[in-house]
Amino acid sequence: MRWPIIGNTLMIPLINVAQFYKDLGKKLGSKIMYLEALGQSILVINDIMITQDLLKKQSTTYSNHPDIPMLADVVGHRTFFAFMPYGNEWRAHRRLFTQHFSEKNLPRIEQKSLEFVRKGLLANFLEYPEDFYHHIRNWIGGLSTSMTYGLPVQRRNDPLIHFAEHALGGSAAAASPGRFWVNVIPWLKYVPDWMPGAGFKRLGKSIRKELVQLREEPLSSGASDDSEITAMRQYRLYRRALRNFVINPTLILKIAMLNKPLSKSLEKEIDSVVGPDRLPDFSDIPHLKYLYAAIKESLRWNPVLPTSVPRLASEDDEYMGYFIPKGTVVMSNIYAILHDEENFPDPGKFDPERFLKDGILRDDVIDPESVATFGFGRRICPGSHIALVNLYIAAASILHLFDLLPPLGADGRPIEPKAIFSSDSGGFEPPKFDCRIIPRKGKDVHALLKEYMGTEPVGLGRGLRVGDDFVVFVSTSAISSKISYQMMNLDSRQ
Ligand code: HEM
Repeated sequence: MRWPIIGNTLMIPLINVAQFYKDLGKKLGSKIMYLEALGQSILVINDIMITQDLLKKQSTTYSNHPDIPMLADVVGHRTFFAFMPYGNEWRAHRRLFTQHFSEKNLPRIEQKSLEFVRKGLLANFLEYPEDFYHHIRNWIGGLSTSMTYGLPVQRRNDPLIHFAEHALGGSAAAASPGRFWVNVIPWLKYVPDWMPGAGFKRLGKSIRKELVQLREEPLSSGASDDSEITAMRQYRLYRRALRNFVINPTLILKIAMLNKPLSKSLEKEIDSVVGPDRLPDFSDIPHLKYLYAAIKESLRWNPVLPTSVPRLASEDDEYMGYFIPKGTVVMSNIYAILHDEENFPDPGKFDPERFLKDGILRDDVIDPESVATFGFGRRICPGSHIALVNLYIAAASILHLFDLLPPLGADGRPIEPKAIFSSDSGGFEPPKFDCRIIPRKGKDVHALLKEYMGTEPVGLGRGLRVGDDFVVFVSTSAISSKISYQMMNLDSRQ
């Protein structure tokens, strides 16, 4: 038996695909959908149980990824960890990665995070609040550079971080759905470079050059010559400023600005735990239950990878009596799962209270941190604890020291922000917004940050040495291929 093939797949939009599939599932009264587009079978899952049945319980069949021709063949970049085929090379990467990211390294990672949050983020928020977007990027990019290569970074406008953003932006574009015809018609990769219309091939070459430079340059500019770095090179793991990772702090700023009562509750909790005379540290985090709930809700409300990374069925399979052919692209709709009314009533509402009962975290609600936001089965995100550590300490520190307010219009009145989010290349993010960041009244923010102000680079001294706790930030921003085969946006394709 086969699932019914639905609709004209070419009508599927380029952006907000997760929402589209959620709505389509509702219309069809089904949480699993089977589509065919240009000969490609696609299975879309909007349900947590079905996703776990397939991606977790049958992970041998569903741990592979489909190829993205623009990235894999034209750019020639087959070493993105998150896109690698399931096999020995992926296993070696994953083993190396988890070895260095293991929980036992958390104390050192926390120490590094604290340094970067205080010197690289809070000090900049105080001195140059209008550049807050840039500070978030420099903080995350700087942290990953320092942790991976042991290199110090400039507090603001670090050139390597700018370059990393540019180079990785290129690869994210290569993987983005519908940007390139070759992702729709794979044989176009054989078109010679000189042919009219083969601009995508020349672009691919320049992206590859930048990616190689990005990988090698920090190593030639004074990174620790630890032998394990050489091992990392051989395994071709890349450090990068994770675009997805940046989105979450941005989201938190926006939420805090949108929701005054929420930020007041968070501030009250932080004040009662931390008091006015010091900065929050990691020992405070377990006492900040409301902050826990708010971060869980931000990971649920707008999961940054709404349709995760697509998988590929490596064998013929059968589920609930239906046939799933080998080669089917399987898409787990994380957004639909975390917006399932059966588990999260009124899912569009940002409501941290859904995770709390009498001030205590509930254990009878699906926890986005451990169940869906970071993926499923053998390819679940191996960096989730690093992401969470940084989210908690950054959010606690910002809310402790600053008020986040809407910008003022020409008439001097606040322009109330809107809760608009979109996902074009796979990540859910708020469009650029303005925000006034001012020191909180009743706190001597200058005194609290005094020892962290300055111009010297951040991350001086020994980096996190490989063998102890070496952190590699690997691309996840290019995880946006989804079902590029079926997406037709003629205007924006090259
Ligand atoms: C809020 C931040 C983050 C989110 C929401 C996120 C989410 C995800 C998701 C959904 C996947 C795909 C999982 C699947 O296929 O089931 C993934 C994969 C991955 N993530 Fe993350 N991630 C985040 C931060 C990080 C960080 C900080 C690191 C590195 C330290 C990282 C490293 C990776 C890697 C290496 C993979 C590929 C794993 C594989 O294919 O085996 N991520 N992430």
